Amino acid sequence: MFQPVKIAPSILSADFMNLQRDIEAIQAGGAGYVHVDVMDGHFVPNLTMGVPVVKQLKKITDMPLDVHLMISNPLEQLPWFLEAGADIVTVHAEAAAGYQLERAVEMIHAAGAKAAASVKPHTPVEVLAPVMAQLDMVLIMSVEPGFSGQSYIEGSERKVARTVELARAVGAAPLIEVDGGIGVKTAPLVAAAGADVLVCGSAVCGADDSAAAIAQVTQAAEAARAAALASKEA
Ligand SMILES: O=C(CO)[C@@H](O)[C@H](O)COP(=O)(O)O
Ligand SMILES: [Fe+2]
Repeated sequence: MFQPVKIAPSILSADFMNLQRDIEAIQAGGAGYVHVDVMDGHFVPNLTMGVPVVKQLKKITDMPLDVHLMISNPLEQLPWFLEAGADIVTVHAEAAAGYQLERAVEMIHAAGAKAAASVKPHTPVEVLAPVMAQLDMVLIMSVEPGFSGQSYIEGSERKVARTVELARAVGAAPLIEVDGGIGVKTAPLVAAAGADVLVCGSAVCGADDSAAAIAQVTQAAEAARAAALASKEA
């Protein structure tokens, strides 16, 4: 359950005119992944980036690309993102119902990438039960997907804890990623509940010094995680 917490800065909050500079800064600051928010203007109201950006990112960084697909009909576009070099691909349960989610996981694994599934704040994590044992990562949304800079939805940490239980019940231990409104104040809540990967948009890529922000969030998360572990052992 408790592995070292990693930060996945979301480039949605980066300076797109200086993307390479911003990516070098987060890499130097110790980021674990580059979080790429793909939005299609249909599954979510916002329209962001797609396959060409993933292809270019692959050329400028060796950090794993954590591609968060907020798109309708993900099965159609999955092969393109995999071909472009996505290392971890997250598909939303709300966009890939039933067998489609299983198929997505198979396609991602067949391409040699890591498979993740996500649920929006109002979707119970239990919908992921049929694929839980196959998942490399579960992404818990702590805001409604669509925009960076929103406030963390209170109580999302309970869903993180529930995900840990659900995974354990089937003998699985996927990484648990949390996305939305994560910064120094909220990172401790989700880290104590079992989160392994924290997506930070405005708190890191939107900060003047992204490396310092990564260090602060990591420190806050690790301290909370250590305290949670100690209280369990006591
Ligand atoms: O997927 C999303 C939003 O839909 C996120 O990855 C945000 O882009 C994170 O931004 P902050 O909430 O951390 O500012
Ligand atoms: Fe995201």
